Amino acid sequence: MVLLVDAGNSRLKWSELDAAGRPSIQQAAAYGDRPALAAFLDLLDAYPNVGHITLVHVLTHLFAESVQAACEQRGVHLHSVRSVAQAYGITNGYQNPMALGADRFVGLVAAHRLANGQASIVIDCGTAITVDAVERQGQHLGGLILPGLRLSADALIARAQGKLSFSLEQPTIFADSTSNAIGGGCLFGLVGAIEGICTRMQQNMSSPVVRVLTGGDAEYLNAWLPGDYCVQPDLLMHGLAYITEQTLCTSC
Ligand SMILES: Nc1ncnc2c1ncn2[C@@H]1O[C@H](COP(=O)(O)OP(=O)(O)O)[C@@H](O)[C@H]1O
Ligand SMILES: CC(C)(COP(=O)(O)O)[C@@H](O)C(=O)NCCC(=O)O
Ligand SMILES: [K+]
Repeated sequence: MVLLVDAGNSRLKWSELDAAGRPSIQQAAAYGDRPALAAFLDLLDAYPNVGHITLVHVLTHLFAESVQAACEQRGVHLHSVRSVAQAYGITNGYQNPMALGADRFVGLVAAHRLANGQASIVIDCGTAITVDAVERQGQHLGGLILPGLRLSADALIARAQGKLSFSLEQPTIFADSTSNAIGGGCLFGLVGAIEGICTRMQQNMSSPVVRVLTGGDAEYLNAWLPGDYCVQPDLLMHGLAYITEQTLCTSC
């Protein structure tokens, strides 16, 4: 059995791959105060029948080495996806292609396929928000990195001397409490940033784009985004499924 796994900075996400090569409904576990590795080891324990894992992660070499060792110990074949100059229909736009976050690369692969011949902008709303543009032929033009929704509010609170908190429930631009003012400020600030960046990117691209929204905050942010977005919280699972299909040996 094959597992697709995405280890971000806040949460582990995974899907099983079915016999037809489709990912099951994505599941997620927040790390909280635990190391990401603990969440990964729990996942291995929960799937004793797994034979192959296609992994994308943005974590440390230590995480990668520990994951490799744990998989070897259990006889699990591991494919850890890296950003490269060109693969799976995407030409990486970074000066140093390997420096592009592997999650961004997998997002580009999936969004390009989803856009089906159109140009796309992929917006991944996780710990960070990343916005990346891909032309019709799969040329990645580059992209931007912003602090994500929860991180923005957490960072403000961590730097403030007073005991502040934030709320993202019932946001309003006319907030009448500190927690609503911080939550709404971060929310509406990011909504404006995403809209503005997409508009600027579109103005500098040669054909109309499909805007693809993914990540843990995709559905929440989409409710406040005025533009037309294709919301795919499990976009990376589709990228990992395609990469698995392209690389997996039949014996696994
Ligand atoms: N228990 C949780 N812990 C952290 N973030 C959570 C949790 N539940 C929902 N989220 C939301 O999910 C976002 C992280 O999304 P995700 O795409 O999983 O990030 P990453 O890929 O960086 O781990 C956070 O900004 C937060 O708003
Ligand atoms: C930008 C990121 C921190 C986003 O991580 P995430 O929010 O998905 O946890 C990650 O893609 C990363 O570490 N990238 C390497 C730097 C870069 O892409 O330029
Ligand atoms: K991510």
